[in-house]
Amino acid sequence: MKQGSQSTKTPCCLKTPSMVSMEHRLQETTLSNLSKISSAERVTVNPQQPINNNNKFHTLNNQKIQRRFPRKLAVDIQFTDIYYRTRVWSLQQLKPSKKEILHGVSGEFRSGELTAIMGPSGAGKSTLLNILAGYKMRGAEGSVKVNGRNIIKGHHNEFFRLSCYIMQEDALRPALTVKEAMTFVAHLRLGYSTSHRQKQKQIFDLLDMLGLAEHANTRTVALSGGQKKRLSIALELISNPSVLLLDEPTTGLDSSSCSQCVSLLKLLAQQGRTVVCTIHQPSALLFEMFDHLYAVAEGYCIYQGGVQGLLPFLADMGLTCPSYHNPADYLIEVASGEYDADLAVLAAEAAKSVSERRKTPRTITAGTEEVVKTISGTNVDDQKPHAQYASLASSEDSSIDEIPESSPVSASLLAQFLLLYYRNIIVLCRNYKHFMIRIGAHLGIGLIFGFLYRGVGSKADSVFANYVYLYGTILFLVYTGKMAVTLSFPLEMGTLRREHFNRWYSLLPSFLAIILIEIPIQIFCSMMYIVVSYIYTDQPLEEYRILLFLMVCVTVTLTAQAAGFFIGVVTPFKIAVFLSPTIAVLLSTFGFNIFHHDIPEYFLWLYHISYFRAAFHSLVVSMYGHNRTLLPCEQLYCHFKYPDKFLYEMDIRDVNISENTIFVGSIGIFLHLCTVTAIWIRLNRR
Ligand SMILES: Nc1ncnc2c1ncn2[C@@H]1O[C@H](COP(=O)(O)OP(=O)(O)OP(=O)(O)O)[C@@H](O)[C@H]1O
Repeated sequence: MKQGSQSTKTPCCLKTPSMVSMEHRLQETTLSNLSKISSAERVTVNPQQPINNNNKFHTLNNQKIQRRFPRKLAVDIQFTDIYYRTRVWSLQQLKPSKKEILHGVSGEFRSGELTAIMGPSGAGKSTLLNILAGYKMRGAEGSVKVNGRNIIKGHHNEFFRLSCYIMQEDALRPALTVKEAMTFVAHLRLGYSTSHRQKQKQIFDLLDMLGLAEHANTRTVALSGGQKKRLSIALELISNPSVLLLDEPTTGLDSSSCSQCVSLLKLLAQQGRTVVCTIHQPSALLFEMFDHLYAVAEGYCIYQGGVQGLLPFLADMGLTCPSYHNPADYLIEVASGEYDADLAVLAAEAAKSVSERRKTPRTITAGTEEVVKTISGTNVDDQKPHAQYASLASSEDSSIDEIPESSPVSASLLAQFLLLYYRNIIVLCRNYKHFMIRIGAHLGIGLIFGFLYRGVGSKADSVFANYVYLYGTILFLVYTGKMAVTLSFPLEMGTLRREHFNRWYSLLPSFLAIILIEIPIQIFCSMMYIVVSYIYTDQPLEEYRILLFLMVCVTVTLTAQAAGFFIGVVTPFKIAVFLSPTIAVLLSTFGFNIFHHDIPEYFLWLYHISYFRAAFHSLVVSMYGHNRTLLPCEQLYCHFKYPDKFLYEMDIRDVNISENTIFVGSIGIFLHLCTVTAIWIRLNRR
């Protein structure tokens, strides 16, 4: 859904008297003089009335931000001849054809500037941002240099340390409160090199600065769209990145939230960060807040430069903006092919401005030297272009030292696991209804099965009924193990992708933190079913058999769970929910109602890989094998008075429970390894 247009009809020509007045208003309402609004509000707001915290956000002032954020290391991004081609399948030709989405765009985004990438829908804005962020690499060509070093050629990790990418969807954890979400990220990103007090202070400062302090204890699911967006930004600001890349941060926000969001980005840029965002059609007021504009149309750059320079540039091309027209709207109209604009000519002219911009020296903020060293691995003194930068840095901001400027050391793998595990426990406790339903379902089915098959486990004349109960037990445990988690990773993937991409944690700890929550839950639920139905059906109360029964049931349900995770990861959402039970039914066929010698040779492999079969046979043997004594017979004749006879006729007398259980467990471990590999591939397929 693409929204976010806040078109304000405003005189098009910049610097007309009305525009000057608009600038004046802009200054008044946004950056340095926001405190004026605050004082006005203080006069009118009744202290007894609940205060809309969104308004408080406007009370930000630059000084406050300066104090709370250390001056940032400067990072410039230069990109040259970026092409992006993708393969599309043609149903007519029945072969893939190449589609070029970006046609060799170049440009430069500088630190200290707020850059807007604008263009009509489908122009290639997100594609360009994805490539610059390193989120999309396959099919991309060209050079992306960060402070002179080409990151497309394998230096992404260094860039990732300094940057964050805030995607369009707010992939937040709905069950956590704002403060909890921030605290977890602080522990993950800042590790234990930063003291707890410092982290708390940083969290408080960030929330205060972003107008979220009053919502610290609100769950993220209850936040408004604008607050969610600000929280997404706050979560990334914990590690104080030099580069912020945002894909449509204002989409879905009302005009007030949009202006808050862009004001915040502007302030972050003023701190020396490189802030680049894609945006649809901002209002004239918002448009004016951007320092640099990069306009894209049909995969070409048609303008790059200052916002103020846009209309003169278009006017030079014979495209004069009508009076009382928002320049941002006009740009989109031109880019969409209205006014008979020749996009090829615009693109050619815009290309010239790249080299001009690169020749223009820019100012450098404190710490640049350090980052230049970090990124380029060279001594900054040898870097001629940087030598000429006038340093704006000064030591007047004495509280800069409050937060260390050096890159924080992230939490260790063990600490990551413990933090993520703890986080998942909190989420589980808050979503306790799901847990209770799972327990209730196991208990309920245990009671129903127990009632239907009551007493069948101990009698000679009900061996077949018990056989069906044992089959039903395995089927039930396979289904519940599988289906409870099939959607776990598909639902988690968006959040996992965002958090993993922004280097919050590694995959292994997060994977373990998810499965090690699910495993005990599944064991607990299975036990509920087993205890009730085992007793009700009057199975033998011999320790040895009870342990075998538990071992087989728990192993098969955990293996089925592993299969559920795997299917969820490797197949699309809708297919996963269909495929998972289908496979369970297929595998369950082998071993229950067909003998090994009746299976056609070409299907024997299914018999052998069926962990369902292995578990089911083991369960039957655990009940009737191992020298079980004669079964009591209440009829004149009971065919299966001798339990061994039953095993013989079912062709499972030679089944080895240990071997089968190891086989079933190994499949589970193998599937977990496949799952983690598949997730890794999905997260790293760029
Ligand atoms: N993997 C892909 N396969 C086929 N086409 C693609 C692929 N990725 C992007 N495109 C196409 O490339 C074009 C640019 O997409 P992109 O998402 O960058 O547009 P955009 O300018 O961000 O649009 P919007 O503002 O609507 O998000 C679109 O026409 C889109 O359909």
